[in-house]
Amino acid sequence: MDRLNSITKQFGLELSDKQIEQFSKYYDILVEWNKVMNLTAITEKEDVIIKHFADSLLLSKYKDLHENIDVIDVGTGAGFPGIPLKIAFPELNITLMDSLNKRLKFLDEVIDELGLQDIHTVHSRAEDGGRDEMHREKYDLAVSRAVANLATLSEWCIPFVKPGGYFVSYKSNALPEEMRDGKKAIRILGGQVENIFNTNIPETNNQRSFVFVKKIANTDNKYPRKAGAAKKPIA
Ligand SMILES: C[S@@+](CC[C@H](N)C(=O)[O-])C[C@H]1O[C@@H](n2cnc3c(N)ncnc32)[C@H](O)[C@@H]1O
Repeated sequence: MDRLNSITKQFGLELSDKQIEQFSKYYDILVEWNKVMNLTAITEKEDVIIKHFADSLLLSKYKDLHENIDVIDVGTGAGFPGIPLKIAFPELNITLMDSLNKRLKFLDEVIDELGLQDIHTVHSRAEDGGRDEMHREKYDLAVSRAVANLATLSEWCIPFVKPGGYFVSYKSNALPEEMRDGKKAIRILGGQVENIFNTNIPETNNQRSFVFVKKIANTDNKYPRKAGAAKKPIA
């Protein structure tokens, strides 16, 4: 896992021995559980380091994460980006949300084995979670990677964010087409695109864009729409 440290140093993030050890354990558990459930198609160590761990951590190039803030990772799957962010920035309070319970069982095991504190899993569809008083407008930051297009994701994620907070979407080169519908949805949901940072996933030619949406008003109560209804972008 020293390889991870040499990559993250390129974008200004140095990991301690303890953190490197935690990433190493995470990799071992991921590969072990992946033999019996579908967690990721990427299993080679070098690929996991670059495409899952370093990519998840790349957000720290654009946002200071050394803060005791509430973060929700929507559609976390095998824990990306939420678990790498928690390992590298232990001050964060993280909620990992997914609609598939068996992935959350895997994540509970990772949290336990790595001894992570102030991080927990929630089994919910994002559409339902965003209407629940427990989660609605309770987070300083919502993040999501590889879950849905920007318009749908905005409808799901912006309701989680407190006014003044941010929704950050990890996007790839599909972004220009998504921005058209996305911008409209973001405005209706009380958000505003503040910045788009374009970079490459380290050691690759794959583009990574971070769309920073600032929540400037309360979300209209009719959003997110119920599961099913929200499949079409907001028109
Ligand atoms: C392609 S995976 C991406 C996982 C992870 N974010 C990553 O970058 O590797 C999409 C994940 O989103 C979850 N998901 C899809 N629709 C969802 C919804 N409506 N609410 C919550 N989770 C959802 C799926 O169960 C799956 O774990």
